[in-house]
Amino acid sequence: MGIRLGAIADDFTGATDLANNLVRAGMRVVQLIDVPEDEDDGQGLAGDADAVVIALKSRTVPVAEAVDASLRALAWLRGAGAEQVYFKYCSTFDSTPAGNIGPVAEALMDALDTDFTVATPAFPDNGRTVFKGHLFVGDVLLSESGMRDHPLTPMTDSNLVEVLGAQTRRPVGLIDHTVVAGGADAVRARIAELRVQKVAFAVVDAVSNDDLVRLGEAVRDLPLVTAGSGLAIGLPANWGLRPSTEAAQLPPASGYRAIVSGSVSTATNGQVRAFLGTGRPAFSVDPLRIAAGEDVAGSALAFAEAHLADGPVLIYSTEAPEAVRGVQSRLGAAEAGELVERTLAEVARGLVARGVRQLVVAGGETSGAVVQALGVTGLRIGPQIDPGVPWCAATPPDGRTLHLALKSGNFGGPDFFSAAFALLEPA
Ligand SMILES: Nc1ncnc2c1ncn2[C@@H]1O[C@H](COP(=O)(O)OP(=O)(O)OP(=O)(O)O)[C@@H](O)[C@H]1O
Ligand SMILES: O=C(O)[C@@H](O)C(=O)CO
Repeated sequence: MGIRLGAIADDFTGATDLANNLVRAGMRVVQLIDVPEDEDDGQGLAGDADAVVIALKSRTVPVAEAVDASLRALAWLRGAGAEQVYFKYCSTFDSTPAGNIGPVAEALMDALDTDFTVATPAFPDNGRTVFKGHLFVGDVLLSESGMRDHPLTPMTDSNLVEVLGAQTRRPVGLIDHTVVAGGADAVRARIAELRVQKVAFAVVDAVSNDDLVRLGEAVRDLPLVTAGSGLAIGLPANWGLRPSTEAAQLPPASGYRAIVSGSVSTATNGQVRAFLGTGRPAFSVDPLRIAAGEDVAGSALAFAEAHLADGPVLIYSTEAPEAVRGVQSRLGAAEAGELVERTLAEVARGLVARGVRQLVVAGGETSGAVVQALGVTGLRIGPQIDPGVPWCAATPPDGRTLHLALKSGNFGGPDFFSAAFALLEPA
Protein backbone atom coordinates (compact mmCIF):
# COMPACT_ATOMS: atom_id res chain seq x y z
CA MET A 1 0.00 0.00 0.00
CA GLY A 2 1.25 3.50 -0.81
CA ILE A 3 1.33 6.51 1.43
CA ARG A 4 -1.82 8.49 2.13
CA LEU A 5 -0.49 12.01 2.37
CA GLY A 6 2.46 13.43 0.47
CA ALA A 7 3.82 16.75 1.69
CA ILE A 8 6.21 19.28 0.21
CA ALA A 9 7.69 21.73 2.72
CA ASP A 10 9.49 24.88 1.56
CA ASP A 11 12.08 24.75 4.34
CA PHE A 12 13.62 22.23 6.69
CA THR A 13 12.34 23.42 10.05
CA GLY A 14 8.92 23.82 8.48
CA ALA A 15 9.06 20.20 7.38
CA THR A 16 9.74 18.91 10.90
CA ASP A 17 7.02 21.21 12.21
CA LEU A 18 4.54 19.64 9.80
CA ALA A 19 5.78 16.11 10.49
CA ASN A 20 5.41 16.78 14.22
CA ASN A 21 1.75 17.80 13.85
CA LEU A 22 0.98 14.80 11.65
CA VAL A 23 2.61 12.42 14.16
CA ARG A 24 0.66 13.98 17.02
CA ALA A 25 -2.57 13.52 15.05
CA GLY A 26 -1.86 9.82 14.53
CA MET A 27 0.16 9.40 11.34
CA ARG A 28 3.42 7.50 10.98
CA VAL A 29 5.65 9.99 9.22
CA VAL A 30 8.97 9.88 7.45
CA GLN A 31 10.70 13.12 6.58
CA LEU A 32 13.06 13.08 3.63
CA ILE A 33 15.68 15.73 3.07
CA ASP A 34 15.24 16.83 -0.52
CA VAL A 35 13.83 14.65 -3.27
CA PRO A 36 15.52 11.23 -3.19
CA GLU A 37 17.72 10.79 -6.20
CA ASP A 38 17.62 7.04 -5.98
CA GLU A 39 13.97 6.04 -6.15
CA ASP A 40 14.44 2.68 -4.37
CA ASP A 41 16.22 4.36 -1.50
CA GLY A 42 13.35 6.74 -0.91
CA GLN A 43 10.66 4.10 -1.31
CA GLY A 44 12.48 1.89 1.16
CA LEU A 45 12.75 4.80 3.58
CA ALA A 46 9.01 5.53 3.36
CA GLY A 47 8.46 1.97 4.63
CA ASP A 48 5.04 1.68 6.24
CA ALA A 49 4.63 5.43 6.73
CA ASP A 50 1.20 7.04 6.33
CA ALA A 51 2.80 10.27 5.22
CA VAL A 52 6.07 11.39 3.72
CA VAL A 53 7.20 14.99 4.10
CA ILE A 54 9.84 16.10 1.60
CA ALA A 55 11.86 18.99 2.97
CA LEU A 56 13.01 21.44 0.32
CA LYS A 57 14.96 24.64 0.67
CA SER A 58 12.75 26.52 -1.75
CA ARG A 59 11.32 29.40 0.26
CA THR A 60 13.70 32.09 -0.91
CA VAL A 61 15.37 30.67 -4.02
CA PRO A 62 14.44 32.06 -7.46
CA VAL A 63 10.86 31.17 -8.47
CA ALA A 64 11.84 28.81 -11.31
CA GLU A 65 14.08 26.77 -8.98
CA ALA A 66 11.36 26.53 -6.34
CA VAL A 67 8.81 25.39 -8.91
CA ASP A 68 11.18 22.84 -10.39
CA ALA A 69 12.10 21.33 -7.00
CA SER A 70 8.45 21.23 -5.91
CA LEU A 71 7.37 19.46 -9.10
CA ARG A 72 10.14 16.88 -8.64
CA ALA A 73 8.95 16.31 -5.08
CA LEU A 74 5.39 15.97 -6.32
CA ALA A 75 6.41 13.38 -8.90
CA TRP A 76 8.18 11.34 -6.21
CA LEU A 77 5.23 11.54 -3.82
CA ARG A 78 2.76 10.49 -6.50
CA GLY A 79 5.05 7.60 -7.33
CA ALA A 80 4.88 6.61 -3.65
CA GLY A 81 1.08 6.58 -3.90
CA ALA A 82 0.11 9.88 -2.24
CA GLU A 83 -3.66 10.32 -2.32
CA GLN A 84 -3.53 13.97 -1.29
CA VAL A 85 -0.75 16.55 -1.50
CA TYR A 86 0.06 19.17 1.15
CA PHE A 87 2.19 22.19 0.27
CA LYS A 88 3.59 23.48 3.59
CA TYR A 89 4.83 27.06 3.91
CA CYS A 90 5.55 29.24 6.89
CA SER A 91 2.94 30.13 9.49
CA THR A 92 3.97 33.73 8.90
CA PHE A 93 3.43 33.27 5.12
CA ASP A 94 7.09 34.14 4.39
CA SER A 95 7.27 35.19 0.75
CA THR A 96 7.80 38.18 -1.53
CA PRO A 97 5.56 39.60 -4.28
CA ALA A 98 7.48 37.33 -6.69
CA GLY A 99 6.67 34.21 -4.66
CA ASN A 100 7.33 31.54 -3.91
CA ILE A 101 4.01 30.48 -2.40
CA GLY A 102 1.78 31.55 -5.32
CA PRO A 103 3.88 30.23 -8.21
CA VAL A 104 4.63 26.89 -6.49
CA ALA A 105 0.97 26.37 -5.59
CA GLU A 106 -0.07 27.18 -9.18
CA ALA A 107 2.44 24.74 -10.61
CA LEU A 108 1.24 22.00 -8.25
CA MET A 109 -2.38 22.73 -9.19
CA ASP A 110 -1.54 22.40 -12.88
CA ALA A 111 0.36 19.17 -12.34
CA LEU A 112 -2.49 17.75 -10.27
CA ASP A 113 -5.03 19.02 -12.79
CA THR A 114 -7.08 20.83 -10.18
CA ASP A 115 -8.68 24.28 -10.36
CA PHE A 116 -8.96 25.04 -6.64
CA THR A 117 -7.10 24.91 -3.36
CA VAL A 118 -7.14 26.46 0.09
CA ALA A 119 -4.47 28.58 1.76
CA THR A 120 -4.16 29.03 5.51
CA PRO A 121 -1.01 29.54 7.57
CA ALA A 122 -3.04 29.38 10.82
CA PHE A 123 -1.27 27.55 13.67
CA PRO A 124 -3.10 28.56 16.84
CA ASP A 125 -0.83 26.48 19.12
CA ASN A 126 1.93 28.90 18.10
CA GLY A 127 -0.21 32.03 18.13
CA ARG A 128 -0.77 32.24 14.36
CA THR A 129 -4.43 32.93 13.61
CA VAL A 130 -6.25 34.12 10.49
CA PHE A 131 -9.35 36.29 10.78
CA LYS A 132 -11.11 38.09 7.89
CA GLY A 133 -8.14 37.02 5.82
CA HIS A 134 -5.68 38.87 8.09
CA LEU A 135 -2.83 37.00 9.73
CA PHE A 136 -2.09 37.63 13.39
CA VAL A 137 1.12 36.66 15.19
CA GLY A 138 0.20 36.49 18.85
CA ASP A 139 -1.77 39.63 19.58
CA VAL A 140 -0.53 41.72 16.67
CA LEU A 141 -1.02 41.78 12.94
CA LEU A 142 1.71 40.11 10.87
CA SER A 143 2.84 43.52 9.61
CA GLU A 144 3.40 44.69 13.20
CA SER A 145 5.29 41.56 14.23
CA GLY A 146 9.04 40.92 14.08
CA MET A 147 8.42 39.54 10.57
CA ARG A 148 8.36 43.06 9.16
CA ASP A 149 12.16 43.08 9.72
CA HIS A 150 12.90 39.63 8.26
CA PRO A 151 16.14 39.80 6.26
CA LEU A 152 14.88 37.77 3.29
CA THR A 153 11.08 37.95 3.36
CA PRO A 154 9.93 41.08 5.20
CA MET A 155 6.16 40.83 5.71
CA THR A 156 4.58 44.27 5.69
CA ASP A 157 0.99 43.42 4.67
CA SER A 158 -1.24 41.26 6.88
CA ASN A 159 -4.06 40.83 4.36
CA LEU A 160 -3.35 37.40 2.90
CA VAL A 161 -5.86 37.78 0.07
CA GLU A 162 -3.75 40.71 -1.12
CA VAL A 163 -0.41 39.07 -0.36
CA LEU A 164 -1.28 35.89 -2.25
CA GLY A 165 -3.09 37.89 -4.95
CA ALA A 166 0.18 39.68 -5.75
CA GLN A 167 1.89 36.32 -6.34
CA THR A 168 -0.61 34.75 -8.73
CA ARG A 169 -2.70 35.73 -11.74
CA ARG A 170 -5.50 33.46 -10.53
CA PRO A 171 -8.36 34.93 -8.48
CA VAL A 172 -7.99 34.70 -4.71
CA GLY A 173 -11.06 34.61 -2.43
CA LEU A 174 -11.84 34.17 1.26
CA ILE A 175 -13.64 31.59 3.37
CA ASP A 176 -14.31 33.62 6.45
CA HIS A 177 -14.78 32.59 10.03
CA THR A 178 -18.57 32.60 10.01
CA VAL A 179 -18.43 29.87 7.34
CA VAL A 180 -15.70 27.85 9.09
CA ALA A 181 -17.63 28.03 12.37
CA GLY A 182 -20.60 26.53 10.51
CA GLY A 183 -18.75 23.23 10.06
CA ALA A 184 -17.35 21.10 7.26
CA ASP A 185 -20.56 21.14 5.18
CA ALA A 186 -20.71 24.94 5.25
CA VAL A 187 -17.08 25.10 4.12
CA ARG A 188 -17.74 22.61 1.32
CA ALA A 189 -20.73 24.67 0.15
CA ARG A 190 -18.61 27.83 0.12
CA ILE A 191 -15.87 26.04 -1.83
CA ALA A 192 -18.48 25.01 -4.43
CA GLU A 193 -19.65 28.64 -4.67
CA LEU A 194 -16.12 29.95 -5.10
CA ARG A 195 -15.39 27.39 -7.78
CA VAL A 196 -18.40 28.57 -9.77
CA GLN A 197 -16.97 32.09 -9.50
CA LYS A 198 -13.68 30.72 -10.91
CA VAL A 199 -11.81 31.54 -7.72
CA ALA A 200 -8.69 29.37 -7.61
CA PHE A 201 -7.37 30.03 -4.08
CA ALA A 202 -9.37 30.55 -0.92
CA VAL A 203 -7.60 32.01 2.08
CA VAL A 204 -9.33 30.37 5.05
CA ASP A 205 -9.89 31.92 8.47
CA ALA A 206 -8.97 29.76 11.48
CA VAL A 207 -8.52 30.98 15.03
CA SER A 208 -8.58 27.68 16.91
CA ASN A 209 -7.65 24.03 16.52
CA ASP A 210 -11.38 23.26 16.22
CA ASP A 211 -11.52 25.47 13.13
CA LEU A 212 -8.61 23.54 11.62
CA VAL A 213 -10.23 20.19 12.40
CA ARG A 214 -13.46 21.35 10.66
CA LEU A 215 -11.45 22.61 7.71
CA GLY A 216 -9.50 19.33 7.56
CA GLU A 217 -12.73 17.40 7.20
CA ALA A 218 -14.02 19.80 4.53
CA VAL A 219 -10.92 19.52 2.30
CA ARG A 220 -10.86 15.72 2.34
CA ASP A 221 -11.46 15.48 -1.42
CA LEU A 222 -9.16 18.25 -2.60
CA PRO A 223 -6.12 16.84 -4.42
CA LEU A 224 -4.01 19.73 -3.06
CA VAL A 225 -4.07 21.72 0.17
CA THR A 226 -1.66 24.54 0.97
CA ALA A 227 -1.07 25.65 4.55
CA GLY A 228 1.26 26.14 7.48
CA SER A 229 1.58 23.08 9.69
CA GLY A 230 -1.71 23.76 11.52
CA LEU A 231 -4.05 22.15 9.02
CA ALA A 232 -2.17 18.87 9.56
CA ILE A 233 -4.07 18.27 12.79
CA GLY A 234 -7.30 17.96 10.80
CA LEU A 235 -6.24 15.55 8.06
CA PRO A 236 -5.27 12.15 9.58
CA ALA A 237 -8.90 11.61 10.72
CA ASN A 238 -9.92 11.56 7.04
CA TRP A 239 -8.15 8.19 6.84
CA GLY A 240 -9.63 6.99 10.13
CA LEU A 241 -6.40 7.72 12.07
CA ARG A 242 -6.62 9.04 15.63
CA PRO A 243 -4.07 10.80 17.87
CA SER A 244 -1.78 8.27 19.42
CA THR A 245 -1.06 8.54 23.13
CA GLU A 246 2.41 7.10 22.71
CA ALA A 247 5.06 9.74 22.33
CA ALA A 248 7.13 9.10 19.24
CA GLN A 249 10.03 6.96 20.40
CA LEU A 250 13.64 7.64 19.43
CA PRO A 251 16.80 5.72 20.29
CA PRO A 252 18.55 6.92 23.49
CA ALA A 253 20.71 10.01 23.09
CA SER A 254 24.48 10.02 23.51
CA GLY A 255 27.49 12.26 22.82
CA TYR A 256 28.22 15.96 23.25
CA ARG A 257 25.61 18.71 23.01
CA ALA A 258 25.69 21.84 20.88
CA ILE A 259 23.53 24.57 19.41
CA VAL A 260 24.12 26.27 16.08
CA SER A 261 22.01 29.38 15.61
CA GLY A 262 21.83 31.43 12.41
CA SER A 263 18.33 32.61 13.12
CA VAL A 264 17.78 36.34 13.52
CA SER A 265 14.15 36.11 14.63
CA THR A 266 12.76 37.71 17.75
CA ALA A 267 12.22 34.43 19.60
CA THR A 268 15.73 33.14 18.85
CA ASN A 269 17.24 36.43 20.00
CA GLY A 270 15.50 35.89 23.34
CA GLN A 271 16.63 32.26 23.54
CA VAL A 272 20.24 33.18 22.80
CA ARG A 273 20.11 35.92 25.46
CA ALA A 274 18.70 33.41 27.96
CA PHE A 275 21.47 30.92 27.12
CA LEU A 276 24.18 33.58 27.45
CA GLY A 277 22.65 34.45 30.82
CA THR A 278 23.40 30.93 32.07
CA GLY A 279 27.14 31.57 31.59
CA ARG A 280 27.57 28.48 29.42
CA PRO A 281 30.17 28.53 26.62
CA ALA A 282 29.15 30.54 23.57
CA PHE A 283 30.97 31.78 20.44
CA SER A 284 29.68 34.66 18.33
CA VAL A 285 30.12 34.40 14.55
CA ASP A 286 30.70 37.81 12.96
CA PRO A 287 29.72 37.97 9.25
CA LEU A 288 32.13 40.86 8.63
CA ARG A 289 35.05 38.72 9.78
CA ILE A 290 33.96 35.94 7.44
CA ALA A 291 33.73 38.47 4.58
CA ALA A 292 37.25 39.68 5.46
CA GLY A 293 38.53 36.16 4.80
CA GLU A 294 39.15 35.06 8.41
CA ASP A 295 38.75 31.38 9.24
CA VAL A 296 35.79 31.97 11.53
CA ALA A 297 34.56 28.36 11.32
CA GLY A 298 38.02 27.18 12.41
CA SER A 299 38.03 29.55 15.40
CA ALA A 300 34.50 28.50 16.38
CA LEU A 301 35.48 24.83 16.26
CA ALA A 302 38.65 25.39 18.27
CA PHE A 303 36.52 27.17 20.90
CA ALA A 304 33.95 24.39 20.87
CA GLU A 305 36.58 21.67 21.19
CA ALA A 306 37.84 23.27 24.40
CA HIS A 307 34.36 23.46 25.89
CA LEU A 308 32.33 20.50 24.61
CA ALA A 309 32.96 18.50 27.75
CA ASP A 310 31.23 21.32 29.73
CA GLY A 311 28.56 21.76 27.05
CA PRO A 312 26.14 22.47 25.64
CA VAL A 313 28.14 24.89 23.53
CA LEU A 314 26.42 27.62 21.50
CA ILE A 315 27.80 28.91 18.19
CA TYR A 316 25.65 31.79 16.96
CA SER A 317 25.38 34.61 14.45
CA THR A 318 22.02 35.65 15.92
CA GLU A 319 21.78 39.43 16.28
CA ALA A 320 19.07 42.03 16.78
CA PRO A 321 17.51 43.55 13.61
CA GLU A 322 19.62 46.78 13.68
CA ALA A 323 22.88 44.82 13.75
CA VAL A 324 21.67 42.52 10.96
CA ARG A 325 20.67 45.53 8.84
CA GLY A 326 24.12 47.03 9.42
CA VAL A 327 25.80 43.86 8.12
CA GLN A 328 23.41 43.64 5.18
CA SER A 329 24.04 47.21 4.12
CA ARG A 330 27.76 46.43 3.92
CA LEU A 331 27.63 42.96 2.37
CA GLY A 332 24.17 42.72 0.76
CA ALA A 333 21.41 40.62 2.37
CA ALA A 334 21.79 37.56 0.14
CA GLU A 335 25.58 37.60 0.33
CA ALA A 336 25.58 37.96 4.12
CA GLY A 337 23.03 35.16 4.45
CA GLU A 338 25.04 32.84 2.27
CA LEU A 339 28.34 33.54 4.03
CA VAL A 340 26.82 32.88 7.44
CA GLU A 341 24.95 29.76 6.31
CA ARG A 342 28.11 28.31 4.75
CA THR A 343 30.12 29.00 7.89
CA LEU A 344 27.55 27.57 10.28
CA ALA A 345 27.16 24.48 8.09
CA GLU A 346 30.92 23.94 8.28
CA VAL A 347 30.79 24.43 12.04
CA ALA A 348 28.00 21.86 12.38
CA ARG A 349 29.97 19.33 10.34
CA GLY A 350 33.02 19.96 12.52
CA LEU A 351 31.00 19.60 15.72
CA VAL A 352 29.62 16.23 14.68
CA ALA A 353 33.12 15.12 13.70
CA ARG A 354 34.19 16.08 17.26
CA GLY A 355 31.55 13.91 18.89
CA VAL A 356 28.42 16.08 19.09
CA ARG A 357 25.40 13.77 18.88
CA GLN A 358 22.71 16.11 20.20
CA LEU A 359 22.46 19.16 17.99
CA VAL A 360 19.92 21.98 18.04
CA VAL A 361 19.85 24.18 14.94
CA ALA A 362 17.94 27.47 14.99
CA GLY A 363 16.60 29.02 11.77
CA GLY A 364 14.98 27.49 8.73
CA GLU A 365 17.59 28.52 6.17
CA THR A 366 20.35 27.66 8.60
CA SER A 367 18.85 24.22 9.24
CA GLY A 368 18.69 23.57 5.51
CA ALA A 369 22.37 24.40 5.11
CA VAL A 370 23.36 22.31 8.15
CA VAL A 371 21.33 19.25 7.26
CA GLN A 372 22.70 19.27 3.72
CA ALA A 373 26.27 19.66 4.98
CA LEU A 374 25.81 16.72 7.35
CA GLY A 375 24.62 14.50 4.51
CA VAL A 376 21.42 13.61 6.37
CA THR A 377 18.81 12.14 4.01
CA GLY A 378 15.96 11.20 6.33
CA LEU A 379 14.63 11.86 9.82
CA ARG A 380 12.49 9.95 12.28
CA ILE A 381 10.23 12.28 14.21
CA GLY A 382 10.37 12.03 18.00
CA PRO A 383 8.92 13.87 20.99
CA GLN A 384 7.85 17.50 20.84
CA ILE A 385 10.05 20.01 22.68
CA ASP A 386 7.74 22.98 22.12
CA PRO A 387 4.87 23.36 19.61
CA GLY A 388 6.30 22.96 16.12
CA VAL A 389 9.68 21.57 17.19
CA PRO A 390 10.30 17.87 17.81
CA TRP A 391 13.54 16.04 18.42
CA CYS A 392 14.37 13.91 15.39
CA ALA A 393 16.78 11.05 14.86
CA ALA A 394 19.01 11.10 11.82
CA THR A 395 21.57 8.68 10.57
CA PRO A 396 24.37 10.61 8.86
CA PRO A 397 26.78 8.82 6.55
CA ASP A 398 28.98 7.77 9.52
CA GLY A 399 26.09 5.50 10.59
CA ARG A 400 25.83 6.76 14.20
CA THR A 401 22.53 8.18 15.40
CA LEU A 402 22.43 11.96 15.61
CA HIS A 403 19.64 13.66 17.55
CA LEU A 404 18.65 16.82 15.73
CA ALA A 405 16.18 19.54 16.64
CA LEU A 406 15.50 21.98 13.81
CA LYS A 407 13.92 25.08 15.34
CA SER A 408 12.03 27.63 13.29
CA GLY A 409 13.17 31.14 14.12
CA ASN A 410 10.08 32.24 15.95
CA PHE A 411 9.24 29.00 17.72
CA GLY A 412 10.01 27.87 21.23
CA GLY A 413 9.88 29.41 24.71
CA PRO A 414 12.69 31.56 26.14
CA ASP A 415 14.50 28.58 27.72
CA PHE A 416 14.10 26.44 24.61
CA PHE A 417 17.75 25.35 24.41
CA SER A 418 17.88 24.01 27.96
CA ALA A 419 14.41 22.47 27.64
CA ALA A 420 15.49 20.64 24.49
CA PHE A 421 18.45 18.90 26.12
CA ALA A 422 16.51 18.17 29.29
CA LEU A 423 13.96 16.25 27.22
CA LEU A 424 16.66 13.84 26.03
CA GLU A 425 17.88 13.04 29.52
CA PRO A 426 16.95 9.56 30.71
CA ALA A 427 13.87 9.66 32.98
N1 LIG B 1 24.38 38.46 11.93
C1 LIG B 1 23.81 38.28 10.74
N2 LIG B 1 23.86 39.25 9.80
C2 LIG B 1 23.27 39.07 8.60
N3 LIG B 1 22.64 37.95 8.22
C3 LIG B 1 22.57 36.94 9.12
C4 LIG B 1 23.16 37.05 10.41
N4 LIG B 1 22.93 35.92 11.08
C5 LIG B 1 22.25 35.12 10.25
N5 LIG B 1 22.04 35.73 9.07
C6 LIG B 1 21.31 35.17 7.92
O1 LIG B 1 19.91 35.45 8.09
C7 LIG B 1 19.14 34.37 7.58
C8 LIG B 1 18.27 33.86 8.72
O2 LIG B 1 17.41 32.89 8.21
P1 LIG B 1 17.00 31.59 8.99
O3 LIG B 1 15.88 31.00 8.17
O4 LIG B 1 18.15 30.71 9.27
O5 LIG B 1 16.46 32.10 10.37
P2 LIG B 1 15.09 32.83 10.67
O6 LIG B 1 14.66 33.58 9.45
O7 LIG B 1 15.27 33.59 11.92
O8 LIG B 1 14.14 31.61 10.99
P3 LIG B 1 12.89 30.97 10.19
O9 LIG B 1 13.13 31.12 8.72
O10 LIG B 1 12.95 29.58 10.66
O11 LIG B 1 11.72 31.74 10.67
C9 LIG B 1 20.11 33.32 7.10
O12 LIG B 1 20.35 33.44 5.71
C10 LIG B 1 21.37 33.66 7.90
O13 LIG B 1 22.57 33.19 7.30
O1 LIG C 1 5.33 27.42 9.94
C1 LIG C 1 6.26 27.86 10.61
O2 LIG C 1 6.22 28.94 11.22
C2 LIG C 1 7.53 27.08 10.62
O3 LIG C 1 7.29 25.73 10.44
C3 LIG C 1 8.40 27.57 9.53
O4 LIG C 1 8.23 27.19 8.41
C4 LIG C 1 9.43 28.60 9.87
O5 LIG C 1 10.53 28.51 9.01
